[in-house]
Amino acid sequence: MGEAPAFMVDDLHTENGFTNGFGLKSKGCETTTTVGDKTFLIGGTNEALGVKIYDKSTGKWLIPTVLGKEPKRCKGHSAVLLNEDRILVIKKGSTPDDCIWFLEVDTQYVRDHNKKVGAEVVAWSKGVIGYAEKPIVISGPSGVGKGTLISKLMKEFPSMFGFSVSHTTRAPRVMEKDGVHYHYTERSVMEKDIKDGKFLEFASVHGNLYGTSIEAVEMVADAGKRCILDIDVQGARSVRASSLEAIFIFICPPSMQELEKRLRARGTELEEQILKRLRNAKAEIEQGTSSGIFDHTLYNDNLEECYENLKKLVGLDGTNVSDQQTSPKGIDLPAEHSVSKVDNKILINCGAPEQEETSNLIVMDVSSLKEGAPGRTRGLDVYTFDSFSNGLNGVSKLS
Ligand SMILES: Nc1nc2c(ncn2[C@@H]2O[C@H](COP(=O)(O)OP(=O)(O)O)[C@@H](O)[C@H]2O)c(=O)[nH]1
Ligand SMILES: Nc1ncnc2c1ncn2[C@@H]1O[C@H](COP(=O)(O)OP(=O)(O)O)[C@@H](O)[C@H]1O
Repeated sequence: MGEAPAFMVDDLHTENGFTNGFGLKSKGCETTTTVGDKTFLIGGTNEALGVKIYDKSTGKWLIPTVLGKEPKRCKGHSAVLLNEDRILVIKKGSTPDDCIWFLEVDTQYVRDHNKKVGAEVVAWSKGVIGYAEKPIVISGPSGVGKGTLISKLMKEFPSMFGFSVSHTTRAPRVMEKDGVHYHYTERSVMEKDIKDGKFLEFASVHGNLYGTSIEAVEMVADAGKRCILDIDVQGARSVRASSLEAIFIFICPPSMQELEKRLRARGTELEEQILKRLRNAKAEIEQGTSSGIFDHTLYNDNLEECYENLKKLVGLDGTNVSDQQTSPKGIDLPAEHSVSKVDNKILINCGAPEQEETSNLIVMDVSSLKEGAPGRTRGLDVYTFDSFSNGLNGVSKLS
């Protein structure tokens, strides 16, 4: 993009004389952003920010299918179009971890869902400063030791790792707790949530439905922890195809006999289920070791050795490794601020309107955005101006 002049994006009014479509007069809490033939109206009076689209080619309003968790309504917001495919929404009067959102209007994710749904689709994604450590996807046949290895890692590094608690339609085992090992759910409820776009991936495994909700992964990242997913090969393939960048590790048993021994010794399944899991194990191992989905394969023969190798793969090779949590950063914005854009920088002026423009300025660099819907949009870089005289080079990082 060239040297576009800074322009104010606040106080945009609905264009072409059309009503705001939300059935109420605009109270300055709504913005319009035009992308090609379409104008996106963001605002409304519901609990969450609403979206309506005016299509100039047909002269009609339409209500899109909205994917992702919507931002809560706020005192007002600014909207800035980025890359012609998403609208940056900066909320006024909200908490530091809740003020930056993106409404995706023409990203790959939205285009894919447009095709699937056969209707206009938009998707919300919350903005996050910096990058999260890559999640770790662990797959392998039932009984190979995935749970055992993950428990060891979480026990040794409780502040560093968090487990993505999946949803499943299978019944809980004796020692399993709802919300800890799985969210145990009805098939009809889970199917509806899948339809509503709440799942990053899902699969039918050993006759039950299993799935990773977007919320499950983001809750771990929001707590400043690295997410671990224990999912089957089909799920790993879906995550590979998603916008989530992860490390994929496949765990192999030393032999089928040993796998059977472990499954039987665990004593959590009836004979019929054990046989089903052993039958499925062959196909899983074949796919896991030949499909190109996985970055690494670990053989879980000796547990301690396998655990040490796992630690190496995730960057914990024994020296100077401490159990640290990275606290997620937010932006503390005053309720009143104005927003403008210069190239890939969003300038948020937090001073009173009569103050010098750069006296209290937050600069948000949006040139390195990553991921996005259905999860968070990462890679925001945020700086403050210390003083007017500092100029753009005199910025200091917000942290
Ligand atoms: N695709 C997918 N697979 C999952 C998910 N959660 C668990 N699984 C897989 O489902 C399979 C069965 O899990 P489970 O019933 O707990 O049995 P276990 O593997 O024998 O402990 C395993 O391969 C898990 O990795 C999920 O959210 N998505
Ligand atoms: N390397 C190993 N050697 C022997 N037994 C193991 C090993 N790893 C795990 N186990 C045991 O095998 C059983 C299955 O392990 P588990 O972690 O539940 O597997 P998964 O989660 O892959 O289904 C458990 O009883 C566990 O204690």
